Amino acid sequence: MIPPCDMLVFGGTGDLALHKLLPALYHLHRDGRLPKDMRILALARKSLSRAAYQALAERHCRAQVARADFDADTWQRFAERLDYLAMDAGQSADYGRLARHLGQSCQRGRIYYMATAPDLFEDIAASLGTAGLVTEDSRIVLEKPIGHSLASAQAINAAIGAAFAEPQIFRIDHYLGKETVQNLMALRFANALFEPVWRAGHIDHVQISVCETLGVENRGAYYDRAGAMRDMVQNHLLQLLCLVAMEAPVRFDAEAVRNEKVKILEALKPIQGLDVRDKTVRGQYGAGRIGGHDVPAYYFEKNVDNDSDTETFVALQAEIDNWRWAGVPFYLRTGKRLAKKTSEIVIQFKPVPHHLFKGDEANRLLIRLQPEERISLQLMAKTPGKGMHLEPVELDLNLAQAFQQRRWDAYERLLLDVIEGDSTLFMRRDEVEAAWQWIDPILQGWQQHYQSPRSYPAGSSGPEQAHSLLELGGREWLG
Ligand SMILES: NC(=O)C1=CN([C@@H]2O[C@H](COP(=O)(O)OP(=O)(O)OC[C@H]3O[C@@H](n4cnc5c(N)ncnc54)[C@H](OP(=O)(O)O)[C@@H]3O)[C@@H](O)[C@H]2O)C=CC1
Ligand SMILES: O=C1O[C@H](COP(=O)(O)O)[C@@H](O)[C@H](O)[C@H]1O
Repeated sequence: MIPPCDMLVFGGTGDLALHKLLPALYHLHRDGRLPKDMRILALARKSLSRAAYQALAERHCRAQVARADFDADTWQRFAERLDYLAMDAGQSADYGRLARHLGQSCQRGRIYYMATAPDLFEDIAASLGTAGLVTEDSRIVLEKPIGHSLASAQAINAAIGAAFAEPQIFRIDHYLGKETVQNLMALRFANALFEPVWRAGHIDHVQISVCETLGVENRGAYYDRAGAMRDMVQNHLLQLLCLVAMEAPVRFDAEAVRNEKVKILEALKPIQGLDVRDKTVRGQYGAGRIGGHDVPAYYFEKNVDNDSDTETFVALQAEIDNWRWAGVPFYLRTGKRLAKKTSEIVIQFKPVPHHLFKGDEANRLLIRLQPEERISLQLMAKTPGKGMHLEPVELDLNLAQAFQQRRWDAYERLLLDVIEGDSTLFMRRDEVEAAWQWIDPILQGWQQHYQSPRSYPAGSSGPEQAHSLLELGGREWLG
């Protein structure tokens, strides 16, 4: 039985709240997983009545939720949970009004979801504390990226830590809520098969790619200050790298899992100074075509500076200085406006030590997160008939087919974890800071030695230099 609680969404009219959080909460409500009388209070500066907010939420949920899952009765009951209060979260004076609005529910557990820009996080936490709105039963959820550098992340973490204890803080990275990402842990730690070969002696290299066809949409103002490194690499891609590389935790609980992830982040070999020219590639999309439509160059997107040198693409070669991974390159790649949307991890094994057959290829394990959830192992097999002709075949596990039930969106899983108080799939303070510790020198190196991103046409596979990064080691991007 989950104790009663309410959720307050700072930034309740924003893109994240309307496109991700509300549809996820609707699904949880529909499945009967929300605490019975949980209220959801959206907060933003815009003046809106409760009814107007409910209508706004309905419009977005209808668009996001599959038609078969949306029905008027369920919506009506969900909408009764929704409330709205206009306030400026940066003004401490507004928190008295918030406390009065909450009234009796001040006695209940509360989840504060920070769906605003990170520069408001410190003020919000301090004002909640001063207004007496933080109790033992309170939790706070922070969206990524936390800060824009190590120093700013430390300042945010310190300010949040002054009002909330670490177990009350949930730093969300929605990639950790994706089913296949969790399946990566199941694959590694529930199957004895892989452990003996999951190391430098048997693995040639690892590739982690998150490629998007979308541009910056209506998030130009945020994105132009962040760029792909802060938006994607510092969090999602490094989290995936941690899950591939970490040692088996002693238990599947928050502390044990996060202890192992931190060790990996701390073992990342620094990339600094002129290294950035050999080990990283920054790109920015120019005009091009995606899905049969012309799309503009990044610097013509709404709210983006016309002279912007913000990167919309990053490729880099990381190395982990520890016993298991010494000498194994981890190639990371992410970008917007690329030819196709795919998120995947490829583990490329080394070739057999002695070649008996012509044309044999090394084994490869593919873990695909998007568009379909799939794990597939490429093995060599003999083609039927005379002679020993080999071809790669796939041992394929299509997770959607294997488990024929509705796939949960990452935010559903993670919001439920917050409600239930399970922080295993959330980032701890030291994890976030260790990630920035590695990212900061790259950003500084870029400022000094790599100011201008390489241009790539929208709809392509990114800048040429991203291919050269692998070709130098006799490799290529797979997929
Ligand atoms: N959008 C996405 O897909 C993702 C977003 N994130 C993160 O989530 C956070 C929110 O992003 P996103 O939804 O895209 O941003 P938006 O710009 O779309 O939304 C920002 C929200 O904050 C509100 N807001 C801004 N200033 C204040 C203020 N002073 N007081 C109260 N409310 C305020 C805005 O409403 P108003 O102007 O009316 O006050 C709006 O509701 C960011 O930290 C982002 O990095 C993370 C992953 C994905
Ligand atoms: O956090 C973010 O993630 C999305 C990509 O998420 P996905 O689940 O669709 O792969 C990205 O578009 C956005 O820029 C970033 O802030």
